Amino acid sequence: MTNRFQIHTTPLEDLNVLERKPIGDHRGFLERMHCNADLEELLNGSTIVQINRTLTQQRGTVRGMHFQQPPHCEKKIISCLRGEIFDVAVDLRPDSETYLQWHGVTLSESNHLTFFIPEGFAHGFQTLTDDCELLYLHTAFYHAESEAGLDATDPDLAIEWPLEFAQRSDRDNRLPKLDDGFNGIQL
Ligand SMILES: Cc1cn([C@H]2C[C@H](O)[C@@H](COP(=O)(O)OP(=O)(O)O[C@H]3O[C@@H](C)C(=O)[C@@H](O)[C@H]3O)O2)c(=O)[nH]c1=O
Repeated sequence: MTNRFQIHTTPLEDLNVLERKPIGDHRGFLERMHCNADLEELLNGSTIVQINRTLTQQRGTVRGMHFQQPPHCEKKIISCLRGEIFDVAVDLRPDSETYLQWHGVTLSESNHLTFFIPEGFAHGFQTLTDDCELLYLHTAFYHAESEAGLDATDPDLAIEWPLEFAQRSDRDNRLPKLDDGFNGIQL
């Protein structure tokens, strides 16, 4: 099978950026958004069980940093279908050499990049344009009681957000900081 994804590693172990390879012609293009065969190694036995789409209307809005607690940890495969975002993952695995480090990547409607975030990471993003639409592929079902997060403005995380914050959810405004007794995610 033709591999329609180039896999780029990042400075954080197990965190990858996928470059989708569109096939273009005079009508436009076709590109694969997901393939269990092409991504078999990264999926490492997981399969996609839920797909979410979000719209974020205002530029500068931040969602995150979110994750699901064990045993509901998940891989997330994130693409931006409209607009442009700064997408961030934080390594929360205490045994990792890159524990508490973050990595950001710009995803846009035109750069054909997808963020592949494994279990044990928090995820969040800031919109760089109005009206951003994201497509999320998840390897675990949404489990409200397992939802957790960290404050995106935590100085100990020191994420360099590109813009002033425009909006956050009430829940995200109340998320704890590392200093509030966070011990990492034990997978
Ligand atoms: C994530 C999710 C939320 N919901 C509900 C809960 C709530 O009523 C409403 C909106 O949810 P939230 O406010 O949590 O949406 P949001 O803040 O956009 O949450 C998302 O943030 C980004 C950064 C992620 O990484 C995602 O996995 C997810 O956590 O949708 C579901 O029904 N199913 C789901 O899979």
